[in-house]
Amino acid sequence: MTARILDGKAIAAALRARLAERVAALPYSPGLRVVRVGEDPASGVYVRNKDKAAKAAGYDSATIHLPAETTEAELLATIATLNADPVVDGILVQLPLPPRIRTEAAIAAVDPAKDVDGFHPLNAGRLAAGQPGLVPCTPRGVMHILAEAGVVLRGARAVVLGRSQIVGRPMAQLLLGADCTVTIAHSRTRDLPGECRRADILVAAVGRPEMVRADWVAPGVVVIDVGINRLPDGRLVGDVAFGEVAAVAGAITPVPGGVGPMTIACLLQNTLEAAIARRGAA
Ligand SMILES: Nc1nc2c(c(=O)[nH]1)N[C@@H](CN(C=O)c1ccc(C(=O)N[C@@H](CCC(=O)O)C(=O)O)cc1)CN2
Repeated sequence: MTARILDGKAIAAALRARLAERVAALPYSPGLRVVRVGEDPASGVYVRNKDKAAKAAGYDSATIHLPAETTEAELLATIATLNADPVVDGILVQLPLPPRIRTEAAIAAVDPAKDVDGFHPLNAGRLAAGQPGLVPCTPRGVMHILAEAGVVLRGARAVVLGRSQIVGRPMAQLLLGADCTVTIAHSRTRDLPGECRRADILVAAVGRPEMVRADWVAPGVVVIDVGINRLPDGRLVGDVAFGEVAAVAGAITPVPGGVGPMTIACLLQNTLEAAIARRGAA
């Protein structure tokens, strides 16, 4: 068997085009502000790509780039200014932050109504309680790929590999909300390959290059690879050994070109929804 390739890049482009049409119909441009602290090079790429995608879709987008020496108090003051700015609908603090700054303090400082990352405890709690709120972009993007691919979720056995606040936990909540039977597997799980083999849908989000091998998956499984790992030779690989797993799976997302582009498209979707909730659509 050779798996169907789920083209996240194309799905993201189609979503961005639909969002651009909705933005064009608004009497204002949804405002997005991305805060970057320090010089992490990968963050530089992601922040530039977000700004470019947002501007191309008609958003009022800007990046606030703070020096690496910025203190936590200075970052929180910047966030407070953005919280109070009426033209700002969405605020995103790019991660990782320099170690001196507590990530949870920065996340908690964002107004939950402008929290387009969906990381604020209020939005995380809403998701866990099955209530509407802003949902983290990467898991939202995964759900969009699954929907576009026509994957039946009701009753499916979903295994989420990884338990991070950003991806693993919200991913599990979304799959549960779509009536999957969900297992969260992680570094302390006794038999990781065995748990993964039980999956109809496997979402890998562990940050370990090519950890999921062909003998970890059942024939026909839908594999979603959230990992983005840069190897010493410069190659970008996911958490899944793509070639060998694609020979067994029914469908699989590639890296690059799978979940990554959906993260940015869903950021635009969250920003539009946050803007409409604050300012209305007419
Ligand atoms: N505040 C946040 N910080 C981070 C998030 C997040 O959702 N919110 N996620 C990641 C980084 N990220 C967005 O911020 C991101 C990562 C990768 C991609 C992407 O499109 N990747 C491409 C490959 C790009 C490359 O060549 O490096 C792909 O997979 O095709 C988009 C967004 C951590 N921080």
